[in-house]
Amino acid sequence: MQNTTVVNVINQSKHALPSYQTIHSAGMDLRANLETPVVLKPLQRTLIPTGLFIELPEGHEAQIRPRSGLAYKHGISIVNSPGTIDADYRGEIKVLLVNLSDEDFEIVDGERIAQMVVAKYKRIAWAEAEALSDTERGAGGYGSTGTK
Ligand SMILES: O=c1ccn([C@H]2C[C@H](O)[C@@H](COP(=O)(O)OP(=O)(O)OP(=O)(O)O)O2)c(=O)[nH]1
Ligand SMILES: [Mg+2]
Repeated sequence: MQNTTVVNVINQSKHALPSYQTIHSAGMDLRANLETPVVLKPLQRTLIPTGLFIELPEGHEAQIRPRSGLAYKHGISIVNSPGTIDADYRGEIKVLLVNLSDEDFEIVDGERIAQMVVAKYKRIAWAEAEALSDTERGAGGYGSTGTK
């Protein structure tokens, strides 16, 4: 496969390994691995296990992002979105869901609750400076360019 990085994984869940749903999907959907369903009350948050343990190659991270369908239909999001899975993490991948709706939401075993995008990252070294270069933007931000 082109443009593919092989990642070691231990799957202790009851479910098949996550997979891409379409040919160019950026993320693989992660399934809840639960003994019993979990009910999230409005504004409640909970850590949902996936049963997955991964070994990312150095220079890669996995981002745990919400699914737009769950967000739109049920107000289900991720508190620490996007969650960061470090390349040196060997624990279980967990998903910190929050219910932003005004109704209870039940999460059942095997439900696709989030998506995982693997990305390369850069680490930096600081060069302490007296001044930074001039730019057209300067310190403008927070809507400084207007809305139209
Ligand atoms: O949604 C997430 C976010 C993180 N993690 C795991 C993998 C990550 O490598 C580790 C630490 O995450 P993070 O650095 O975001 O949390 P922290 O609060 O800074 O904890 P630590 O002090 O352990 O770094 O927890 C998850 O399983 N799911
Ligand atoms: Mg940390």
